Order: sequence, then C-alpha cells, then structure tokens
Amino acid sequence: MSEPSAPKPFQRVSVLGAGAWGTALALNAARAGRDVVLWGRNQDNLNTISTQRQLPPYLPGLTFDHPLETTTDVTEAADADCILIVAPAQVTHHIAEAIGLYVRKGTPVILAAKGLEKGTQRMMSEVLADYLPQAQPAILSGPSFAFDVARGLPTAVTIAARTAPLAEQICATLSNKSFRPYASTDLIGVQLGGALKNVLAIACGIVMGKELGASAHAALMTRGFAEMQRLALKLGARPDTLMGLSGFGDVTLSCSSPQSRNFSFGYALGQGTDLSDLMAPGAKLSEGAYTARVACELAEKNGVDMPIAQAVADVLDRKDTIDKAVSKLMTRPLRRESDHH
Ligand SMILES: NC(=O)C1=CN([C@@H]2O[C@H](COP(=O)(O)OP(=O)(O)OC[C@H]3O[C@@H](n4cnc5c(N)ncnc54)[C@H](O)[C@@H]3O)[C@@H](O)[C@H]2O)C=CC1
Ligand SMILES: O=C(CO)COP(=O)(O)O
Repeated sequence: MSEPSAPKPFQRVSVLGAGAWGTALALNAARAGRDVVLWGRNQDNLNTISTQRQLPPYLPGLTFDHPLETTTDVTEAADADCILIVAPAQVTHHIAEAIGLYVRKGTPVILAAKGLEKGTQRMMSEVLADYLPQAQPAILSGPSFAFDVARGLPTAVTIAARTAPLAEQICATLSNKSFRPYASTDLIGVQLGGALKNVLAIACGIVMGKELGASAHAALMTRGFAEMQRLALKLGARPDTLMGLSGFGDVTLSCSSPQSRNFSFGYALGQGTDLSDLMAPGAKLSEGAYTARVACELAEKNGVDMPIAQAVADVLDRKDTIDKAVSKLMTRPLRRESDHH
C-alpha cells in the first residue's frame, strides 16, 4: 500500500506583528522554506530587520540566519496563502480589522496571541470571527520563547484548526528541523491553555519573588493548572488538549522560567516593585495582567471557581495586598482535591 501523501505546505506566508514573537515566527517560516513577508508599523525596526537581520529592541544580541522581507503595507501582507497575526491580545482586533477587506475567502489565519480581550471577554478565535469571518481560523500555542525559536533551538508547539487536514497543512508550512508543531482540532482548548497559563505564571512569579518557597510554588502550579482546566472544559475544551503542549507544556515553561515575561512580572511584584512601573508605557508585555480579570469574569459567568486567578486579579486591581491574597488562598474551606467546580 502506498503511503498517504504529505500535506502540501502553503508557500506564501505573511506575518503581521513585528515584535519578538512575530519576527521569530517569520524567521522560522523562512527556515522552513516559505516565501515570507513580515508586516509591522515601525519603519526603523523593519529597516533593521531587512538590512541588518537584527531586531535589537525585542531580540537583543541575535543576528538572523535568514533574510526577511518586510512591509508596512497591509494590502501586501493580506495577499498571502496563509497569514499569521502575532500581536498582543488587546490589539489583535486592530490588525484583523485592518486586513479585513483584503483577505481572500478561505485563507487560513493563524492567531498567536495568548490572551483574552478585556471588556468583550473574547477569545482570539472570536475576535477573528468578528473581523475576518471569511478566514479559516487557526491557533498556534505551546511552550516556546521567541528568543529560543529565533535562535533555532528545538521547540514543539500545537497548531489547531477546525479540521485535521488544515491543521496538518499549517504544521507542514511552519515545521523545520528545529520547530515541531503537532496538529489539533481543538481551537478552544489550545487558545485557552495559552491565555490562562499567563495568569498562573504571574502568580508563580509572585510566590518566588516573595520567597514563599518551592513547596508553595509547586502547590500553586498544580492547583492553578486544575482551575485552568475547570474553566477550559466548561468553555468547550477537550481534556487531552490541556494535558498537552498548549496546556501542561506551557504551564511548565512559563511558571518556572525567569525568561517568561509573565513570571518575571510576578517576580518583580513579589519583590516589591510598584505595579505602575511594571505597567508603564514601554514596559515588557505581560499578557496575564490583562487576562486575569477577564478569566475571573468568565469563571463567574460559567459557575467555575478560580481562586488563584481571582487572587492575581485582586492584587493587580489593588484590591488586595499580596499578603492578604495569600492568606485568603490558604484559609479557604478545605475541599476534595478532585472537586470539579
Ligand atoms: N515573545 C514570546 O516568547 C511569545 C509571545 N507569544 C504571544 O505573542 C503575542 C505577541 O507577543 P510579542 O511579540 O512577544 O510582544 P512584543 O511586545 O515583543 O511585540 C508586540 C508587537 O506588537 C506591535 N503592536 C502593538 N500594538 C499594535 C497595533 N495596534 N497594531 C499593530 N502592531 C501593534 C508592537 O509594535 C510590537 O511590534 C502575545 O500575545 C504573547 O503572549 C506567544 C509565544 C511566545
Ligand atoms: O508564551 C510564552 C512561552 O510559551 C512566552 O511567555 P511570556 O509572554 O511570559 O514571556
């Protein structure tokens, strides 16, 4: 019997968003042999990328092993076989809206932001459905630091689309010898894993910054992962997805590595840095700081208990001090470990 034919990659790939992750993913697609265009707003940064193969503000000290073509023209970026939108969750809708008129029906659009939208409580796939209904949605998520991917270090992620053949085609488009995507059809589970782990990473950072000990860190990761699963399952995720790269995998990475901006944001808070400094314009992005309250709102709406996300949101909204939040968590009524609410 003949082997089933390998999925055919999409050849012309656009990446919209020229920060750390967008540039790393563009470079990764170029390594995979694709024709790549990277769209951004900052002409100086784009010039540095295309002429010097560097992006010092976001990927300091790195020279890319492939050239990258760049543009500030959204119509050029929208004219592709496959599009990645790689901006912070709170602005992803601006990009989706900007290309809305130009994207052809049926074009796969892969969302890489890990967050939930404030105010609307939208998941990234819902943002896409509102602004680009003609696109085929896909999500890329999993344990992957931009700097690691840009350097070509071995990385595995999950890519979800509505159908397995499309997810496999996108995997074939982006995979190379150091980047190994796994296909999934669980759009909800894959995006919720990435969004919710950022809130937990802040909590873990706080515990380590405050020097509450390795035991507290392990307990928090475990119970935080349990509450992530509770909300994700309620919103339609499949249980096995949360146990995979985009759930357990990214929790493992982001909740224990100072390389994670969310972890280091929490760490600085735990050490006593003022919140306003960490949230000041130009500060490093911490997606979990925006997603924490949205996660609590979704939890409340769906009758799910998320005490750790609640503690993070209350500290970030200055409703509780860290000490008060820890004390509240430790004095909750005792319960069974496998209680599912
Ligand atoms: N950096 C990483 O290691 C990873 C990041 N991600 C996710 O990717 C998303 C983007 O993160 P990064 O690239 O790291 O952030 P970043 O802070 O490095 O870059 C963000 C980029 O978005 C641009 N931007 C901001 N507002 C914009 C707007 N209104 N329109 C167009 N562009 C705009 C900025 O100019 C900047 O180029 C986040 O949701 C993050 O959680 C996911 C996996 C890894
Ligand atoms: O999502 C990431 C790793 O998988 C990047 O995490 P940070 O945004 O916390 O740096």
